[in-house]
Amino acid sequence: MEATVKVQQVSKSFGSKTVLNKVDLQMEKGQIYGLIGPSGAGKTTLVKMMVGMELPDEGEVRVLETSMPSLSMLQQIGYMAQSDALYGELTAEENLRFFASMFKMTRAEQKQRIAYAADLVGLTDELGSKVAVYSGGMKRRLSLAIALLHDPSVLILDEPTVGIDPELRQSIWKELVRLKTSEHKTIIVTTHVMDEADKCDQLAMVREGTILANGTPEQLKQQYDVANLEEVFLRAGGGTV
Ligand SMILES: Nc1ncnc2c1ncn2[C@@H]1O[C@H](COP(=O)(O)OP(=O)(O)OP(=O)(O)O)[C@@H](O)[C@H]1O
Repeated sequence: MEATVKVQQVSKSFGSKTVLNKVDLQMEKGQIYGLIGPSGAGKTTLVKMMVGMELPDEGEVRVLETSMPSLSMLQQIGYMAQSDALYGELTAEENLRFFASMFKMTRAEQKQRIAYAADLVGLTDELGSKVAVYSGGMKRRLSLAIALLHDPSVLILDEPTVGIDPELRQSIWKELVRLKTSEHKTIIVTTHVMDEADKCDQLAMVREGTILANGTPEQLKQQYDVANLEEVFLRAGGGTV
């Protein structure tokens, strides 16, 4: 069987700037993949292609054996973008209901999934407030809840824990680990937080549109002969290797 996500020889330019250059990646079911690398490396462009929001100039991205973009895949993919796409004039619950209505779910499932997602991100008590008065961190949490609503088999999270306090961050990571272990989800996260990168099963280090290295966190540390991922990041990002 094919990998859950397969990126094959993908290249992309914006104007004269090459943002991705012949990228190959494979992601399997039941694992958490981290994309790490300096700002502007091409991580967001890459995950947007997995969601079908950006098109490669060359190469192909396949999700669950389907070439992207594909409308039919939207039910299978949960995407949390870097900037929140929320309706400020609606309450958090209304936002959740609105997004839930775009997916195939019964009323009862909707209710149950909204309760689950709100609880996971610690927003149960604030569901009745308008999103316009939410803090930045609360908006991130609501965006994560929306990504999880339809119980997707592939979760793509672009810097999911920015602006989220350490306690909640820990409980979100605990849930991500449970989702991959018990429910065999494929989870892809971009992150600048190295202790989160350490929790991933596989990492790809992206720089200037290419994959410099990939493997388990341990393999990357060995490859760069350093004690921690912070140093892997600095050495690879700093161009000293
Ligand atoms: N729609 C666009 N038009 C023009 N340039 C773009 C567009 N989207 C991205 N870029 C450029 O592509 C490069 C890669 O951006 P991308 O957002 O993929 O990087 P990133 O690794 O996710 O960075 P960060 O860690 O800061 O989120 C950047 O130079 C960015 O300015």
